[in-house]
Order: sequence, then C-alpha cells, then structure tokens
Amino acid sequence: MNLADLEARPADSAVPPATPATGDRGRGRGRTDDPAVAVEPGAARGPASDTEPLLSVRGLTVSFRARSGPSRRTTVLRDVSLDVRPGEIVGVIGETGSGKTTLARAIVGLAPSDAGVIDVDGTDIRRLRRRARRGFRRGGAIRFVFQDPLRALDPDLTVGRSVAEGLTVAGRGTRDEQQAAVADALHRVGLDPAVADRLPGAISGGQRQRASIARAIVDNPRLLICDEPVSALDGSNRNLILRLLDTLRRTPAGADSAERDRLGMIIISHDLSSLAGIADRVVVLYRGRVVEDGPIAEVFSRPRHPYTALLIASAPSIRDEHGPSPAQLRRPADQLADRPGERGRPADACVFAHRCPFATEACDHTPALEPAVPGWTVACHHEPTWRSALSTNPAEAAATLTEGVNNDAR
Ligand SMILES: Nc1ncnc2c1ncn2[C@@H]1O[C@H](COP(=O)(O)OP(=O)(O)OP(=O)(O)O)[C@@H](O)[C@H]1O
Repeated sequence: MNLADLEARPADSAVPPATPATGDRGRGRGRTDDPAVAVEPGAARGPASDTEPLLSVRGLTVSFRARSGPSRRTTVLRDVSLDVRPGEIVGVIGETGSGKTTLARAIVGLAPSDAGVIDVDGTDIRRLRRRARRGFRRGGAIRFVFQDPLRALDPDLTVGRSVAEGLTVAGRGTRDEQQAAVADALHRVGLDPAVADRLPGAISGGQRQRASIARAIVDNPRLLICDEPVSALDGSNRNLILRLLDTLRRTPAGADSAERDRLGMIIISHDLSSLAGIADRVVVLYRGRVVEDGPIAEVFSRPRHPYTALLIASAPSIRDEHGPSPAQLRRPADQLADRPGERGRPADACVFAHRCPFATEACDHTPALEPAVPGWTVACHHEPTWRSALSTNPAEAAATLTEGVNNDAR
C-alpha cells in the first residue's frame, strides 16, 4: 500500500467500521444462550471515551540487568502510558522485542518497574507493599491469558480443578459455590460442563484455550491481559476465541452488574487483522516507547506515526484482507525500510529516528506523546507533515520536513 493511497482512502475503509464511541454501547446486544457464538466481532464497540479508566498506566519505566555491554541496565520500557476502560479492548502491537510482554508482566507485577503509576480502580498497585500486592494479585482484579493454554492448565489436574484454582487459593466460597462458579465460567466460554472432569490433554486446542479463559474469568476480574491469545490456534478456532473475547467484554458477569463492571482487556497480538476485528483502541510500541495510541479503525486507516505506517504497510493480514496489492505496498516499505547505517544520534533522540526517512535535527530530541486530535496521541515531531512528503523520494522528503520545522520555529 502506498501511503499516498492511504491518504486518499476514507478513514474507515481499511478495517471493519467501528460503532462511534459515544453511540450504542451494545449492552446485551446479540446475546444468545451460547455465549461463544453470540456476536459478530466488531459488531459493537466499547465504552464512551468519557468513562473513567479501570486501568491507567502513567510513565511506566522498566529496566533489567544488562546481559552484556557496558551499561549495567537495559531499559525495556520508557515512560509508557495507556488507559483501559470498562468493556474496552486495547490492542498492543509492535515488532518482536518492543516490550509488549514486559508491559503486560509489569502491569500485573510480574516484572519489576522502576517508575510510573499503575492505577487499577483508584489504587496505584506499584505503591502497594509486598503483602498488600500479593493480596491484590490473589484478589483477581487482573488475570492473564497466555498464548499457550498449557501454561495455564496443569496437565495433571482436571479442567474443573484448574479453573477453580483462583477461588481455592483465595479461599473464596464453599466447595459447592466454587463448583457453581466453575460451571458458570465454563458456560460463559461455551464449554460443556462435562469438560470439567477431563484432563487438558484430552481436549482440543480450541477447547483448551476456552478452558484457560474460563480459569481467568472465574472470579470475575476487572481486566484480562491476553498475550497472543490466538496465535497458536488454527483459523476457525482463532475466530471463535476472538468472538468469545468480544462477547465477554460486552456482557457484564452478573445480572445485577453495571456498565462499570464490564471486563476491560489488553490484547497483545502480531496479527493486526484479528485486532482490527475486535479492539477499540490500539497502542503502538517501538523499542519500549509508545509512539501512537488511538482508535484502531482510524489508526489502521490513516496512521499518524511513520512507524505505525510501516507496520501496517508490511502486515500481510491487513493488506490481504483490505485490498492493496504487494506492488502498491512496495513504496512505503522502501521509504520506511530499516536504515541501520543511520546511527550516531544522541541517546535522547526519537527511538524511530534511525529508521525514519523523515528524521531531521528536531528528532535528536524525544518527541512527547501528544494528542494529534482528541483521543489520539502520537509521538512524532513531523506529525502531520511527514505524510505529505511520502510521494517524493526520502531525501527530498527530509528536506521538505526540515524546511517545515524551520518555518515552524520562526
Ligand atoms: N527478564 C529479563 N531480563 C532481561 N531482559 C529481558 C527480560 N525480559 C525481557 N527482556 C528483554 O526486553 C525486551 C522486550 O522483550 P518482550 O518480551 O517484552 O518483547 P515483546 O515485544 O513481547 O516481543 P515478542 O513479540 O517477541 O514477544 C527484549 O529485548 C528482551 O530480551
């Protein structure tokens, strides 16, 4: 896809249309007795943007002891911020090593963080002392769904016992209540209650991923963090699991639950088209920094950061599904190709500067993540001007942009 083509296309043509954020929130829409097949992905969207976030991450920085090299620590996440509202699915994308899993692990306290705020329903969990933090974790407000369900399900335990584990560890409810909660969780993920008596090895891969989701939702968490939840599945199971996640976030757990109680989700995925079908927003990570965060349909249709444009231009899933030919894609891929020769920028430079054909001196300083329009933030000194330079060659593009920046400074 030539990015000039992207420019020309209407904002909603690349991905399935999203229901406006302030419109019908789809509460109860499409509900049937089988929750696993109740809705079309993307048929209804998440919360209004004025709903208070249930998760608010601000300035999160994570570093690890360096495995090699002169520096003693490697910073993997820098100043990362994102929000998740009740009933909202936030996709996190970025190439391998950009820090997606570290972000997920840091949010649940599995990776130590150096700075920042991780606010869950008004509590900054980074500030909790060790015991309180353990209590918070056991409380089950945030649950994980892994790519490989066998990581969540003990092969020697029946599915029922694995699903119940969160309740038994927290000592929640009587045995009968726990069994009822397990049956309810299995029902919500579309599994026959008889599956409870089987071992994970005796059920299919798709059923196993459902069982691991049942385990994650059994104690009604506020937030589900799914790390590549469908990448190990075949196409049909992938769709079923995506539909299931979509249903779960739109269906309050109990009859007396309120909008505010709807499940929020973070979904980490390399598969952009899967995300396009169900996510409301997307956060784009590059080398541990958020470079763009906005409504997914709009971001995928008209990315505002050159790195996002590169990701989308080189994503076969989006490309094949939404039309443009490989030939059309060649130009942005060429223009935004990796340019490893362009090192030598200061440590404080924009993380993408060494790869970006539009980088200028201004990019020797990290751009702030700022709203380009309400609800859509971008960290690029050259937003929105880089786009207009796309159809020229990269050298001319950079010259154009330098001029633009100099003019701005006058
Ligand atoms: N415990 C650790 N100690 C040292 N370095 C780590 C640790 N965990 C992660 N890293 C490094 O942090 C960087 C980001 O890793 P992470 O797994 O978060 O990336 P990712 O975006 O999830 O990648 P992928 O898409 O391949 O899963 C990598 O360079 C990785 O080597």
